Amino acid sequence: MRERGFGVHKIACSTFYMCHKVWLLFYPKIHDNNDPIKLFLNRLQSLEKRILTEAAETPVIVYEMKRQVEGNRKIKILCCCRQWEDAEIMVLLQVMYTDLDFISTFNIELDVLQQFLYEVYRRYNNIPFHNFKHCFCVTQMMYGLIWLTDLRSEMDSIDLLIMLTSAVCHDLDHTGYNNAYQINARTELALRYNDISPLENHHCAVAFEILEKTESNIFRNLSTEQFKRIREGIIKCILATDMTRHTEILNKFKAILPVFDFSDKDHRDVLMMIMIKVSDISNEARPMDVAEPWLDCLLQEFFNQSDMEKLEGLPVTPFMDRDKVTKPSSQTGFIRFVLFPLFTELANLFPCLEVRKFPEENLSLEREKQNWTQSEKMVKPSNLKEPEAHPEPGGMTKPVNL
Ligand SMILES: Nc1nc2c(ncn2[C@@H]2O[C@@H]3COP(=O)(O)O[C@H]3[C@H]2O)c(=O)[nH]1
Ligand SMILES: [Zn+2]
Repeated sequence: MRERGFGVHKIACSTFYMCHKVWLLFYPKIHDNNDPIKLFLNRLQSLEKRILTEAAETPVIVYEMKRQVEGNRKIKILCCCRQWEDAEIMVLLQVMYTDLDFISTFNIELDVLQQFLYEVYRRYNNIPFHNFKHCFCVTQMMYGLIWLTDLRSEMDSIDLLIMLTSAVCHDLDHTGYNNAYQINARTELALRYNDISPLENHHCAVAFEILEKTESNIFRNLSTEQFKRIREGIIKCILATDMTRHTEILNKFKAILPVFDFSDKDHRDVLMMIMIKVSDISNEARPMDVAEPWLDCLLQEFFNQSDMEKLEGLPVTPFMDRDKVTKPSSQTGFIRFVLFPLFTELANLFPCLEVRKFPEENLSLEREKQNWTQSEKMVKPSNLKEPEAHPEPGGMTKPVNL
């Protein structure tokens, strides 16, 4: 367990070093005062000022880091460490749409975008993990990756719009009980979708329910052809977040990697699925003080489910059982066999995501490793057996057909 986060952190140091509770923005170093990115940054800075003034009692640390990526292109990371409120999150999501030029490219009216984001916010449930903040984290990771990998130069705006919107919508109306529960408990969702990815099908259907209403249809000014393409793309991306398809999708990606061609639609489709999958499970690629509270939330949701399974006499999902699971046991296999191989393949396509060493971050890695070793001792009750292997997404310890 001591190596928890070690390999991941190496990636996190360079690639996926983003925080869910923070706002990070990657942007190329620019000098043009009219550059939309610079204008956006000014807006962001005023937002930060407002936050600093309005919430003086909230500890806020704003800092900047400069990093070297690909040749001489500098990337700046602006990071404001504090918990964002839901309203601010909606503003930040709006800014992502603006910043990627979706507003102008697709003629999206601001009030329609705001209404869309509000409806999205309303349709995320107040549950420990799969809530609106998780939606934000995933979207923010997607947004960061799009910039970091310079995807705008390789893929067209529609693909990027599909990716960002899929991230926003990917867990809509999640009930906090996974597909296994839905199927075993024969819920309405399992019945409706014949046990086939009931949750993901539902997230998708809710997304298009929101988009059915003219006032929240951000695609309303697009042609029928464009809408068709977007709908197909979003469905593909959201359905790809069902972890039972993990191995299938990762293997597809590995197979095309040596000949990856951005002009091939099938290749782009697989990449889009990989991007949303990476974003979806990226908590552990964030700094420890961010990742750990998310793990607590995830375990809380897992434990709620297994409690319910016990109460209803249903099969208990082992990696969710509070009597069996510890924080380390839930993470070792997940990081080693799910997260790391997936992130590594993405980094194989985008060399700019490769491991880069930063002396100060290596120091913090050491500190984090020590912290984890200590917290590991604290979290594991003395009467608990060694962690068991759980061949499922939440706690797998060996690669299996998910
Ligand atoms: N053990 C573990 N599972 C995770 C972690 N992040 C995501 N997952 C699992 O991966 C799944 C991805 O799809 P879901 O969001 O439905 O549910 C998620 C969790 O079951 C993590 O950090 N640890
Ligand atoms: Zn998710």
